[in-house]
Amino acid sequence: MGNVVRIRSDAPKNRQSCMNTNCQPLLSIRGAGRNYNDGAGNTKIALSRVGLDVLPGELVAIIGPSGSGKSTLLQLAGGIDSPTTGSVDVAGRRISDMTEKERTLFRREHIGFVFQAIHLVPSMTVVENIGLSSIVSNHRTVDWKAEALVLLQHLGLHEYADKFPDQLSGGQRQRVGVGRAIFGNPSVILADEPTGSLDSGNRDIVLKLIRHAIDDGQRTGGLMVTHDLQAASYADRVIAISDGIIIDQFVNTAAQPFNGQRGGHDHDERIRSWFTAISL
Ligand SMILES: Nc1ncnc2c1ncn2[C@@H]1O[C@H](COP(=O)(O)OP(=O)(O)OP(=O)(O)O)[C@@H](O)[C@H]1O
Repeated sequence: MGNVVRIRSDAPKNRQSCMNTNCQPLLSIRGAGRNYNDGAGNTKIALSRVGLDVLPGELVAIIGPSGSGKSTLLQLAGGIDSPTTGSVDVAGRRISDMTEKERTLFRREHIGFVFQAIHLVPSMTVVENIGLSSIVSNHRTVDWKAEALVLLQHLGLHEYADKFPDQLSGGQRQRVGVGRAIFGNPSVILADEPTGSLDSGNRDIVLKLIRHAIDDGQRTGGLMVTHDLQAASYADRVIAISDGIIIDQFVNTAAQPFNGQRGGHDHDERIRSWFTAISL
């Protein structure tokens, strides 16, 4: 914790350049709610009337206490689950109206997931794990391996291409997890505690990779759930949720660029107090 988040009221660079060119959000959530039945006949409201947009080139962090609805929001954004009310659009397509099969096919092409529990396929090599979406989809191309190998080079893991996940360290496995999410240039990267199990050095590597994938070409947006202030410092905006609703929002003009230069040492007491509250 410390002086790593710098908040300003003016819009950050990525959002400004996007607004100048009138670009459309890559992720648009409108009035989204999700209720669960708790099994005893009671309705549990996990999320209520949530609205947010993620623009091309923008990384948005979601913070909030345990049980506040962060994972539910990410699942709706990724079409893993459907909202009880409201809508979710990704790359201009209404995924909340799709059938499960349509969503599965759409996800492979447009959405990259990074999980804390990385979920690599143990029986597949590193390069096969990177190109997984291409391997399992009908759009498999002869070039998938060449593309995956280039990505592995960027991840600094080229020499591990033919190894299996259990031959890698935790940090290396998460880099492969990020590579798998980036592979195929998805419209949206969704990350659920991507740095949760990593030491500080590997956290920085993984966050820079995510940031770079979003900055590169400005054709991708990202939504990241995190309890980690270091991770939030890489986001353009930080959204705080509690009891299933958005309660606060911060703009971060010092979002970490890919070259790793920190943007400054000012900070907003509001965001620090949120992290303090969450860590209690
Ligand atoms: N499948 C489910 N059935 C019933 N209730 C659920 C289900 N999934 C989530 N919930 C409830 O919805 C609320 C929000 O859960 P969610 O997992 O989104 O929170 P979270 O903010 O991600 O929590 P954490 O930080 O602990 O992972 C919680 O009260 C949870 O118990």
